[in-house]
Amino acid sequence: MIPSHRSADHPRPVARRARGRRPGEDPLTDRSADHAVASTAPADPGARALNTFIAGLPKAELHVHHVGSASPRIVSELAARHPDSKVPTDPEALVDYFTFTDFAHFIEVYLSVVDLIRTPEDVRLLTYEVARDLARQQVRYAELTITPYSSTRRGIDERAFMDAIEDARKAAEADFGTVLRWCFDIPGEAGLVSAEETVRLATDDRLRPEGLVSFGLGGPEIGVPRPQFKPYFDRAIAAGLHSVPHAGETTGPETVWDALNDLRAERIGHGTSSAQDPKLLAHLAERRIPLEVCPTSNIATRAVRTLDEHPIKEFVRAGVFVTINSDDPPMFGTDLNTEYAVAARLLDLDERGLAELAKNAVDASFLDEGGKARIKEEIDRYTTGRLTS
Ligand SMILES: Nc1ncnc2c1ncn2[C@@H]1O[C@H](CCC(=O)c2cccc(C(=O)O)c2)[C@@H](O)[C@H]1O
Ligand SMILES: [Zn+2]
Repeated sequence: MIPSHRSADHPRPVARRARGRRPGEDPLTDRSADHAVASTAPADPGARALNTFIAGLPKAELHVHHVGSASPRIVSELAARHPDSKVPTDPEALVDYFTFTDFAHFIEVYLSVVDLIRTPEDVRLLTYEVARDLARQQVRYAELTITPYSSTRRGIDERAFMDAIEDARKAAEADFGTVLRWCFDIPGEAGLVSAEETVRLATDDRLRPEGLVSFGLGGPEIGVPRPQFKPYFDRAIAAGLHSVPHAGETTGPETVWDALNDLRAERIGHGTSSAQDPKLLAHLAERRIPLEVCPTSNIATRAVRTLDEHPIKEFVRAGVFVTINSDDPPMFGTDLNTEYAVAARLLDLDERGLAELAKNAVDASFLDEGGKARIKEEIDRYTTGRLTS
């Protein structure tokens, strides 16, 4: 059973070129090899059929990072503009560059890509192209995590930054039909200075972007205790934002408890170590607090050793509300569709189970109720259509 806060009797689930568009070209048709490295077609006909189902399944994504979603072509294009950067300009070389020895190494590589985003036009191009990639995967709605401090600190004007992301958001909705909302997160390791700057940008009515819905906390967890950020989350929540900090990704369940108790988390980014604490699992399940699970991310950053050891099975067994996400897809050589295929394998899901997972993400989102209903109806129509054809 893929639990969700809906009725318990819902069916048990059995089993990468930002280039100008040619006139009249469908904005989603792009023959460039500029996708995340999609998984190779599985040998098993059943798995192939599920992958085909997943590719067309309308989805929502709740845990995916702005800079972390820059496709290999975008990153190499930006690296070519900035020869002083150590980021490779060759997309192939980028695959090796995006191979991490541990979480700290991941953050180091992540920041080298942040350094490439230097102008408001870089921000706009990146945001629009990330939306294109999401739309290609039938993502109808995504909450994109943005770290404005990391960009304004590197010299991008705050007003120009906000205009760039909002322009791209509106263009993406018009061109691709994909609805984007923003989560602003604090890069925790940058300390309380970054926390103050982030909450200022998120709550100053002269700056706060229309698409902003939530407030997060990212970066390394080790040595960055959550409770110190309580005053900033209190201000963000008072301004109407939802609290969605990372927690339990590289530290134990106590970090998840802190995120719940001090930061009033409504969802938890990763929450991987929650499986070590039966009381925490029971609490998450009983309070229906969704986990934003990113399976391949956890392997790529070495937070979890192998997919077969990933605690997602324990989460479902404990009745925890699970959503599937890609985190930083090109950096981890994955995409959202691949993450759904991973979930299908680990949870033994069939099409109906996958549709339930997709609806979990819609239910856990901060989209308005009308928008949620529309996407869930589309998921049901798609699923019924595929299963009866
Ligand atoms: N899986 C992840 N788990 C956690 N975070 C993740 C994940 N994926 C992506 N991120 C992003 O990485 C950034 C890290 C930025 C950071 O640590 C840092 C440290 C010191 C200075 C500065 C600076 O800019 O001056 C930045 C976060 O903002 C977050 O949004
Ligand atoms: Zn993340």
